[in-house]
Amino acid sequence: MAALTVDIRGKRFPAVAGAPAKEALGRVAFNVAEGETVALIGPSGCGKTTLLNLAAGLDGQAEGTVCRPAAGRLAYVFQEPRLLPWRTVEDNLRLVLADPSDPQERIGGLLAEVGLLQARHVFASRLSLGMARRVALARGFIVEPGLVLLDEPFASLDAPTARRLRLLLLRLLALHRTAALFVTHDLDEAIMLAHRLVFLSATPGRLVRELRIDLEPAERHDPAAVARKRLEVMGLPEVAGLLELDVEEPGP
Ligand SMILES: Nc1ncnc2c1ncn2[C@@H]1O[C@H](COP(=O)(O)OP(=O)(O)OP(=O)(O)O)[C@@H](O)[C@H]1O
Repeated sequence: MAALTVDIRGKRFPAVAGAPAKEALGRVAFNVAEGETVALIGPSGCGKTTLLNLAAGLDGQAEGTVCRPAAGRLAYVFQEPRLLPWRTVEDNLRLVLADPSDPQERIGGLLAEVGLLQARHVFASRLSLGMARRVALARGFIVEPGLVLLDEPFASLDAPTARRLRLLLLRLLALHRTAALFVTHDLDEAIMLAHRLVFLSATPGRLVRELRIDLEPAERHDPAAVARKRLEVMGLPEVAGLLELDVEEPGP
């Protein structure tokens, strides 16, 4: 069974307190195979976060279905790290474990994987954004998820930090054999990380194109190979149009 099967026919937010109803999504159907990484790309406001929330089950109100294996665990890495600032790095990880007495080594092992072993006793309020994002990734992976959802996990970082974190995510996904669905505005990032790209139209987002990215692992680490692939992708007519459309249409 796939790690995630999405078959949405539409998603509408009803009118609330004078705000008009909003058609957030049209027809979007795709799946994420076990161990596969899929990037969701589309203009601002097209419904990417709405779709992740449906995939996570945080929102169950849509026409259509979202299926995940019943026994599979899920992790959601939000745009903001959402750590408890008054807890240490280690405690922020321990909080999401079903059994908080899980061995110290498990937490230590993951902190080592994300390069934060030395910072395990530091309060989250003292971390840089890059470090906080590392903790957020570690907190996602510590539950050994079958699927991790990530909503622009590297936004607002300087370029070298963002690159280091992308490489870290590649490593974590391979090491833990986890499937992933992530939202990004950055085509290079999508090509570097994903096996498949799913492009959504402007609002209300509907699937316009799926594209397999057939790069070898070594090529994903090579910015020149990624840039060549980007040019190829941008040459596709439906995609070129979408990438220019990064502005939400005004409401009625
Ligand atoms: N709870 C809500 N109630 C009403 N409308 C909403 C709600 N949440 C989102 N929307 C609207 O639905 C549309 C899709 O929002 P969403 O945040 O999913 O887009 P997005 O593609 O993730 O945007 P961005 O790329 O800018 O983060 C937007 O017009 C947004 O204003």
